[in-house]
Amino acid sequence: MTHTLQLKILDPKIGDTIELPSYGTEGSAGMDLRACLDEPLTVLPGETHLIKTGIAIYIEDPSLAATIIPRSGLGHKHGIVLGNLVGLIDSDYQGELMVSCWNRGQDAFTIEPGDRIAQMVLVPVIQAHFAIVDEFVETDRGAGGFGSTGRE
Ligand SMILES: O=c1ccn([C@H]2C[C@H](O)[C@@H](COP(=O)(O)OP(=O)(O)OP(=O)(O)O)O2)c(=O)[nH]1
Ligand SMILES: [Mg+2]
Repeated sequence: MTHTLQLKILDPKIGDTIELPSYGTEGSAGMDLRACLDEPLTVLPGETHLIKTGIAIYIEDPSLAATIIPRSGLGHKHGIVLGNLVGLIDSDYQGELMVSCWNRGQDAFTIEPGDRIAQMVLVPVIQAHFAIVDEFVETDRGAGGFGSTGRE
């Protein structure tokens, strides 16, 4: 399914020296977000930097949200993941898209302007209302969790 998102360019580098986010392939679930930097940024082991993307999106529809998640290669090979683990973009957020980059690895990692640092996935959202009850209709599982069914 495709969807049209409102997007504001906040930094003149976007669309000039830094490409707009885009899907790498026809079947990509995530569009790669690029670091809107003026100069290379070295993230030392253990450090977290909040990196601008130079764009804002306005999702508008409350039944949608966007998630920002790590790119597998950066996360697995270089330890570059997100300081918030997963970023969640609310449908009413209109500010700049920011990526919290955490170097959980052992080596310094340098991000160049325009590097693809994370990916954004648009997802459906269901907002919950509560129905307050005294008892639930009992299930086999009941309150069992956290490994209650064993490891295998
Ligand atoms: O990786 C992220 C995570 C969030 N945001 C923006 C969009 C999101 O809608 C807003 C608020 O995020 P969230 O609700 O996760 O943070 P909070 O700490 O609860 O802030 P707030 O009190 O503003 O809701 O910040 C980003 O740009 N990047
Ligand atoms: Mg919040």
